[in-house]
Amino acid sequence: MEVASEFFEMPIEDRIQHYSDDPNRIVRVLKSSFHERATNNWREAMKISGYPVEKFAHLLPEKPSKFRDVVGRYSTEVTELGRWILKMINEGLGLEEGYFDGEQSGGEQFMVINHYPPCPDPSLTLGLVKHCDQNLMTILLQGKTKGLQVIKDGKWIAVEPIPNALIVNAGHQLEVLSNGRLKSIQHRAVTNSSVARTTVVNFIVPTLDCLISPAPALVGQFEDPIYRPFTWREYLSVFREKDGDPDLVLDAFKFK
Ligand SMILES: O=C(O)CCC(=O)C(=O)O
Ligand SMILES: [Fe+2]
Repeated sequence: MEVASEFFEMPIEDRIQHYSDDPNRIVRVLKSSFHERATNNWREAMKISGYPVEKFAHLLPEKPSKFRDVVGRYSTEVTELGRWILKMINEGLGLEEGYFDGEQSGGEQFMVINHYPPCPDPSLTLGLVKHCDQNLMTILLQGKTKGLQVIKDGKWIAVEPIPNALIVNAGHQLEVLSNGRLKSIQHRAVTNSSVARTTVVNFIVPTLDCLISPAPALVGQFEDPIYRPFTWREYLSVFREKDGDPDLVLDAFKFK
């Protein structure tokens, strides 16, 4: 967490070479976001698209000096932890062994370091707009500064930071695979006027052509599937079309 914040605290001359609008770059810092609603987000984000990160270490910033080593090791360990949690969920749902392995989690894993500078007037903007994570599972390190909120009964609730705790989020993909048993919670990040906030997020994602549908073991005689089958490629295109609105995106795949 420290090296992640230290990167954003360095003078702009040390950071500038990593800023890019080119989505094909494996490591880049971006100002805007993946959809229109998010263009005014009060955040900068470093996206690392290669996995395992150690293989792409030469593309990561050289400064702070421990950045490459720490980020590489963290990414691998937290992704392994994520896979272990998925194994437990797999068992808990009573699915055949390894259901989440292979294509369901075999896409391009990526990592995002979010940085929210202090904001002069937090009432005017958000750090990150309301969304659901798209993918199978996300593991978020929130650090010491609060800012993450989740929606419950129509109200935004702050997720209090717990030292060294990780937050595990089910994405839309897991909500569909579990036929709605595991909900993908809507969340957002708010800003504050006094301190910068940095968070580290690792995403476990499916392959582009992976077929996503409620697991056959969960539906059948006693339970109807809530969602129709779709490929991850199709999901991403609907996500763009609906501008990332979490309700509209999932609704598009529901049986009416
Ligand atoms: O920074 C946070 O607290 C939330 C980040 C997040 O939700 C995301 O990157 O998907
Ligand atoms: Fe998120």
